[in-house]
Amino acid sequence: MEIVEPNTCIRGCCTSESIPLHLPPSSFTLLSPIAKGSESVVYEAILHGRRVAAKKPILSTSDDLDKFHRHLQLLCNLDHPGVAKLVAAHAKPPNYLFFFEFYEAGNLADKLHVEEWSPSIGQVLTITLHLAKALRYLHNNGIVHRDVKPANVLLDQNLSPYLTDFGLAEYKKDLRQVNLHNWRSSGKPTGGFHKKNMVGTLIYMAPEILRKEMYTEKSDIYSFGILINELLTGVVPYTDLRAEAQAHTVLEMNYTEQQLTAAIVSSGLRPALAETGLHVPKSLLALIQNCWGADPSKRPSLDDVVLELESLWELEREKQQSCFLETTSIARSDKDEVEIKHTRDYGDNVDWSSQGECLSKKSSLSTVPDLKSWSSSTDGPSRYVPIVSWGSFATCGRRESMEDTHFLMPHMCNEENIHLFAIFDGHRGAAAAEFSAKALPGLIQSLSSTSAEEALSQAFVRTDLAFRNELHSHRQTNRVSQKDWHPGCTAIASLLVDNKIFVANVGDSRAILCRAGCPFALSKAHLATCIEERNRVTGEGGRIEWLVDKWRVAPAGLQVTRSIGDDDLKPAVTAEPEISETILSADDEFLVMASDGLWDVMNDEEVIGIIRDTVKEPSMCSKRLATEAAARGSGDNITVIVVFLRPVSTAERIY
Ligand SMILES: Nc1ncnc2c1ncn2[C@@H]1O[C@H](COP(=O)(O)OP(=O)(O)OP(=O)(O)O)[C@@H](O)[C@H]1O
Ligand SMILES: [Mn+2]
Ligand SMILES: [Mn+2]
Repeated sequence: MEIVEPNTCIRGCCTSESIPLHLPPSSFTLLSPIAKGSESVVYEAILHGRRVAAKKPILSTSDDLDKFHRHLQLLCNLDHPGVAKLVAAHAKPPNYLFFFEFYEAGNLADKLHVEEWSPSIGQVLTITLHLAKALRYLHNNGIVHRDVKPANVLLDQNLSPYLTDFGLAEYKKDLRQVNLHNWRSSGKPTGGFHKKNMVGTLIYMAPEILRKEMYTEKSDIYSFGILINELLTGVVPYTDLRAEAQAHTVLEMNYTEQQLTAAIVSSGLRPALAETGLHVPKSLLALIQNCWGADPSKRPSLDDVVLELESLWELEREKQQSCFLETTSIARSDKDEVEIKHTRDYGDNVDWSSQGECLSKKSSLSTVPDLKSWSSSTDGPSRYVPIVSWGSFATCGRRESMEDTHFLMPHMCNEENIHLFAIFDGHRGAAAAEFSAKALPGLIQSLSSTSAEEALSQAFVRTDLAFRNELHSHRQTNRVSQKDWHPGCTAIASLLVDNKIFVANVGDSRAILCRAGCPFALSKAHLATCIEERNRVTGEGGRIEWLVDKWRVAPAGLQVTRSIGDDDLKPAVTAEPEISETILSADDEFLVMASDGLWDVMNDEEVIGIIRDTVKEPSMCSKRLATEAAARGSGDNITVIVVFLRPVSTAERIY
């Protein structure tokens, strides 16, 4: 949208670089009103041919005008995916208007109580997590919202939520004693159901506010707790006839506002808590109760709320996936076979690590490894040779079991300038990952007579073959009792030979370089969401279907399209790696390899930024990345390998 300079309001107190603050009258048309409050009317409107919502405040006093300008200043400073977007404003007389992005599905209160929508637990978690992040953003920027309630949450077509109505929001530093009277008059209810309901926004107010004490961010948390519960129950707070005697009376005896206030403040009355059913996790109810606790200092912070909601959301997603996987494996199992009840219960008595180790030893004995041939092929007398230091960190994170494995083989076969590092991320059990981490090193050594690239490729394919053969023979001898069990793993291996790095990959682990301060991808993930991989799989006779929430390889529901193991999906889910070859120079600072548990919650720039901020020691960097990923809510196992490619001075190591 065109911005006419100077882009300020009439007083010059509001400015913005991206939001136009005054508009030619011909650029917009107000259509019909959507909602009328005591302080503003919201219209559907057209602005430069685009559908928007226009909020027109009713300004009768100079106080109202001051308030408009403060409101606009605040809105100009907001930019978050969970906050309703201000697209323009008109801040000159006679028309004072806010123009917002139009959110088709209306507000959450109408959705719940007029349309009688009852969201699934997954939807409740998605919506509350988005809102919690938006609120956290406000609090981190020193803003309290002060009117958190479903009527101030807008929904788009996909039912993603946006926090709106900053009419009462304030910078914490500007907050003085809150006057209940102001509250009441400005926090007017919206929507038909509210008008019938005498308590209005009072029902979202924390006891300390009803007691006319100081508003803090913890008062927003209280309202947020009430909102989560309302989403779960579908009931306007305190109107539930099934609720306990006290709340019962609220409705039947026609409690006055004072009486309800007194009950909330002195007897700790709260809305009837959602019931623990099959679907509502107990910890979500505990979170609600912590949020609406009487003592503000004991309520969680939004960081805590976000963490809790993220882990609940992740658990729910896993539940849906394993439900799906269970049903498919049950459906496919023969009648006389035992059904898989728990996906982790594999009936597997094999030590896959030692099996892999045996293979490794056998293959490395079959030839005398001579890795020099790799070296000579990368020649050039004055070539650059990186000076490496390495470290790793692995954690099972929130998962019950660890299915990632990895190895570090610096100075492989005593070759000064040859190093091998690899990560394997198991699925449907850890068997394939445990086997591969032990088998791969010996296999690669045994292939030293071919090129480095060929050796990597062959080693992946042979590890896969050997694993599937082992599994097959154990099935014959009943050491693996579950016939319908098809474990697999992703694999990524980085082979440094003098000034070159070869990265071989199957699956969704990734490796990046930090090159001249910027990320440089050394591998690409093989996922069914990627069109080339989808085409390759179907071209090789595999099936790709939209299952649960994304493209997956059917019937197992695998997200990765290449792997070691997964014998039910071979040959389409191939073990043939994609290999990149990169010449290193003094620009290359470090290499980061990690399983998807890291990349799910962090992008390449963030990874580099974190290493830059961490003591320059590879295992500390690895640990820092993994713990940061866990803190950001990664629900997966996390393995990180960091290899520095330049000597790090003592000073850098410390600072
Ligand atoms: N951007 C938008 N897109 C679609 N509908 C909107 C939008 N903004 C507001 N509305 C509708 O108008 C209603 C009132 O908006 P808002 O809460 O911003 O105004 P208000 O006058 O401050 O209301 P209140 O009486 O709650 O204080 C919302 O609940 C919603 O139904
Ligand atoms: Mn509102
Ligand atoms: Mn309002």
